[in-house]
Formats: sequence, C-alpha cells, structure tokens
Amino acid sequence: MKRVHIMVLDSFGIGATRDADKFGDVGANTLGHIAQQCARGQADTDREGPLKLPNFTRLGLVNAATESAGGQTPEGLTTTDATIGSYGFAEELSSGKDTPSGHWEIAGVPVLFDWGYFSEKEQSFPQSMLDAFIEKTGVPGILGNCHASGTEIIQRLGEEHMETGKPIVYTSADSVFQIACHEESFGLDRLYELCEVARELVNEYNIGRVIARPFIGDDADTFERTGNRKDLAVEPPSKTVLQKLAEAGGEVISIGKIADIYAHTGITQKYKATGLGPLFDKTLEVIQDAPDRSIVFTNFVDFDSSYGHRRNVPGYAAALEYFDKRVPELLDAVDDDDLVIFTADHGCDPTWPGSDHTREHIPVIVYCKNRESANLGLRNSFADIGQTIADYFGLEAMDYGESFLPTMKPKANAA
Ligand SMILES: O=P(O)(O)O[C@H]1O[C@H](CO)[C@@H](O)[C@H]1O
Ligand SMILES: [Mn+2]
Ligand SMILES: [Mn+2]
Repeated sequence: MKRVHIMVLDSFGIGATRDADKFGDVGANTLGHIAQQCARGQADTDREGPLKLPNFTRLGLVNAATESAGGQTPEGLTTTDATIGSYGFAEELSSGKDTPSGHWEIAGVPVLFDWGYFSEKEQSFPQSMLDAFIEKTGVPGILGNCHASGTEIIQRLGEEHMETGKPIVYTSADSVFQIACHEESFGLDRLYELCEVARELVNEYNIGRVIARPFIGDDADTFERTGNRKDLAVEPPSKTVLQKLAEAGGEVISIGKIADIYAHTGITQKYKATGLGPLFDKTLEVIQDAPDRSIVFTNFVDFDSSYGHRRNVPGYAAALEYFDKRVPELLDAVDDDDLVIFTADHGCDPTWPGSDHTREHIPVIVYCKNRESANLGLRNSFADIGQTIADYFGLEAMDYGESFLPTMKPKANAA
C-alpha cells in the first residue's frame, strides 16, 4: 500500500528565510521564539517550563530547526544523532507568505504572480466596491473597513453589528476580504451569501480569499468565533499534485480547511472537524480506511488562528506539546510504505510585532517505516514536497521542485 499523509501545522515556521527582509521579518522564528520564552519561564500559563517536544525531536525537527537558524538550536531543545525521520527545511518561491500560496506550493504550484492587497490600514476597501457590495446584498451599510485582528474587531464592533445588521468587513497583510457576522442574529447562511457576492466583487482586485468569520455570544465579553469559518479561494494557477493524483484515479482526502484552500480542486473526499484534538482524531479515523494511492491531507489551523495571530506564546507552546504527544498514534497508524509529512505553510511568530504571518522556512519532516532517515537540508521550494509526492506515486513530474525521495533510501530489511 502506498499512501501519503500530509500534516500541515498551520504557521509553524522554523526560522526566517533569506528574503525575510522584503517582509519586515528578519529574525522571526516561530518555533525558536516559542522555545526561548518557554525556556526562560515566560510561557507558564496553563503549561510549564521548557518546551517539550520529544517525538518531534526524534523525528528530526530540532535538527532541522537548528540548521534553519544558522546553527542555533532553539533554547531548551536538543538535536539528536538518531532521528527516526528525514528532516529538512524549505524556503518559499511564492511571492506571498499567505496560506493559499504556502499550500499550493506544497502541492507543487508556487504562486509567482503578485496577489492584490488592500494595503490601506483604514478605509481599506475601494468605495465603489463597497457600494456594489451594499447594493447587491441589501445590507444597511458596513462596519470596519480596515486592517484588524479578527478577535479584536468583533469585540470592538460586534455589538454595533448586532444592533444595526451591518456586517463587519476587514482585511490584513494577507490578500483577503473577511466578513464577520453573528451566526444567530445575522444568520450563517446569510453570511455565506454575502461572501459569495464579495468573491465576485474582489476578483478584479486579484484577491486570494474571501473568508466568512462567524461568531456567537451575547456581548463584547462573550463573543467567540465558531468553527463555521469558510474560505472562498480562487483556484490554483495550474494543476497541483492533488489534481494529478485524483485524475489518475487516486483518492485525495481533505480534513479541515484543505478543500477550501485549494478551491475544492483535486479533492475527492472531505471531512470537517474543529479544534486540534478533533482534527487529529478525524485524521486517524480516515487513515484507517484510506485506500492504496491516496493522500490524507490535514490542516491544523488552530496553531495559526488561535495562537499565532493572537500572539499567544503559551497557547502555541501548549498546542505543540499536545500535538507532539499524539504523534506516536499517527506513526503507529500508518503502513510500512506510507510517507507521513509534517510541515507548515508559513510562519506566524507569536512574539513578532503586529498580528500577521512571518516569512519563514517551513519544516519538512518525513517519516517512512521502510526508508532510512536522512538529512534533507535546505530545500529551495516548498514544491519539493509536491515533486516528491508525484515521484512517489509515479505521476507526471511537476514543473517546480526536486524530489527528495532518492535521498531516503529503502531500508535493507524493508518488507
Ligand atoms: O485575525 P484573523 O481574523 O484571525 O485573520 C487572520 O486570518 C486570515 C487568514 O489567514 C488573515 O487575514 C489573518 O490575519
Ligand atoms: Mn496558514
Ligand atoms: Mn493566518
């Protein structure tokens, strides 16, 4: 049986890239700074002490993170000479440090064009676009129209939204148009309808995603976003390895927001779950039944949305420790020839100013029972992952990326 399981720890960067200066991110390091604060006793809320990642360490994560940071090992962690996984780190070819770019490049399709951005911090959206949005949706006006953190803006404007029925619209350094509405007072379906209208309207501005950000609660103190977030992305610019496998008769199984991120292209089955634990549970369940020639692809969004953007170091640390604890369940669940790939789509250093992503190397950690572990070193593109998958399944080669499969030699005693 040949299967690939891709686990994206959304925003889990392991050190700034060579081009981080273009993004204001020189020195950013999501893992490095979390480990540092943990080691210094500055991340002891709801957890304690140095960051504990024994399973990721055995897989080679700390070795990769050390190389990625020019030889500096994250504080409190240690490298190992006896890794059970192959490990490397990759820089990004895509022009942006956003989620679709990262994921598409992982699937072999870097985004070499520039996305459109709403870069004004206030009055961010063109008036003509907002006028058309109001006219087509029939809403009594809009609130927000600025750059914002999604949790802060619902706290600030949520009550006014409930009183007036005006949706909250906002953006960020990403190529996004986001709409926050109350699930009950405004209605979830109506919010989704608004997003469909907005999707059409932002096309001329070359915007990657429109995102529905529903929330619940009675007032500013109790507002909370729900798992009914929905991303309306444009389609990847060329065929991803997911599409190639699906067209060749394979199964591509999305768990979490993967299907949305690829605009549902190349996906043959999809499952939703909310929260790290339920996403992990669903992944294990799906792996049990996934057939030969399949990809099981999970996005663990909470690292990014609940901790990275929220600049919550102890929360991020606790989430990593939780994930690490569960890694053995995953490694036990796979077949001897399966590839398990742990990676990320960009960084989101919770110690960095602002609330946006950071341009960082992603970890490329690969586990295969029947193959020797190897140091995969610096990879020039996330697309090396997509190319490796194409190679593994014997699909037509991708235009970008270099397969690292030849570096992971079959074990002499492999079944
Ligand atoms: O602050 P929230 O709403 O979580 O927004 C974050 O999520 C969006 C998509 O990744 C980006 O705009 C980012 O800033
Ligand atoms: Mn992301
Ligand atoms: Mn994000």
